Amino acid sequence: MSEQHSSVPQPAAEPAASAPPTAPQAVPEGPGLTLYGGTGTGRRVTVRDLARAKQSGEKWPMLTAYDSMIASVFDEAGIPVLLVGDSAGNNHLGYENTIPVTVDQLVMLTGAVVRGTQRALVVADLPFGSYQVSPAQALETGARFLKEAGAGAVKLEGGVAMVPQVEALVTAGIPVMAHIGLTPQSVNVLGGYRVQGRGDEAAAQLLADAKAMQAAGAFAVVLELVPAELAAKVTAQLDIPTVGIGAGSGCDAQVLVWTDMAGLTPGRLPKFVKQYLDLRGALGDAAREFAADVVGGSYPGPEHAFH
Ligand SMILES: Nc1nc(=O)c2c([nH]1)NC[C@@H]1CN(c3ccc(C(=O)N[C@@H](CCC(=O)O)C(=O)O)cc3)CN21
Ligand SMILES: CC(C)C(=O)C(=O)O
Ligand SMILES: [Mg+2]
Repeated sequence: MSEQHSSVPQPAAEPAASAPPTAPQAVPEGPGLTLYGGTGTGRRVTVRDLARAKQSGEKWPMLTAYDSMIASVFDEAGIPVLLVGDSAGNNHLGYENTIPVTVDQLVMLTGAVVRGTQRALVVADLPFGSYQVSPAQALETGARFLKEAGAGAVKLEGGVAMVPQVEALVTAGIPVMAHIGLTPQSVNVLGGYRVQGRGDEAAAQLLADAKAMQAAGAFAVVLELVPAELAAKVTAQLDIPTVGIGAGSGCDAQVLVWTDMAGLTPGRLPKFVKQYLDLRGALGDAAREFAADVVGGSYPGPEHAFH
């Protein structure tokens, strides 16, 4: 583990003078990697790095992760920010949606993701009901994620109404990523996972929510399921990065649920998902092959046994 990580190459901008141009690299170069620029020390990405990325116009990727091994894959691939989403509810814990997820559950998963990573900023979602009651409740919950799980930041859903919570968290030293537009914890109020911010009034409210989150001290804001033109407008008017999901290409960053982009999620995927792999198919094939080998007697072979 440590051996692998110590072989992480220097950023492309500062190659070792003696290194041949064909030197093998443990981590492929990618757009996200310049966020580590100049450190070379294996330190984690910070919210300041993300502020600098906004200034320089550098886009960055974010993925969800719910366990240590998957998180280590994304960390080694150079994904600079990992979200332990409450989407663990439907994608990891077998619930219908994100509503039932508890703080204890997400603290456990967040600890696993932190332990599996060395360089990514790990952001933990605050579960439904764990922050809306009061700024004090938000602070107690947020502190648990930093103290017990080692998260670098937390994320919460809501705009103007959550200003006191964001202020309390940031004042106490807990970086906050805000999440507006489609906020899945409000699915029972919204009546489904629909595009938000359509129409002049809703668009103005979304912009006001984004500006309120920035003013309250949030370091970034997720824009979920909003028209691309609106997301681009919000992005242009904010000094903090916007992280889009179903919000078009005009955002500063993009996030996807990892099981969606890897093709593990069963059933029909939202339109905004790009599927990069058929992991469900590949893993199913492997399981069927294993089963056939055992039933047919070809596994284990002599090379898998002790004599
Ligand atoms: N696997 C997974 N992926 C996600 O992106 C995700 C979760 N889970 N769980 C929490 C929320 C729920 N999300 C969702 C779920 C469904 C749609 C969806 O089906 N949207 C329609 C658009 C409907 C419209 O036009 O208004 C779509 O076809 O994309 C979108 C976001 C995003 N989050
Ligand atoms: C989709 C992202 C933004 C999220 O909140 C989650 O995965 O829970
Ligand atoms: Mg979430």
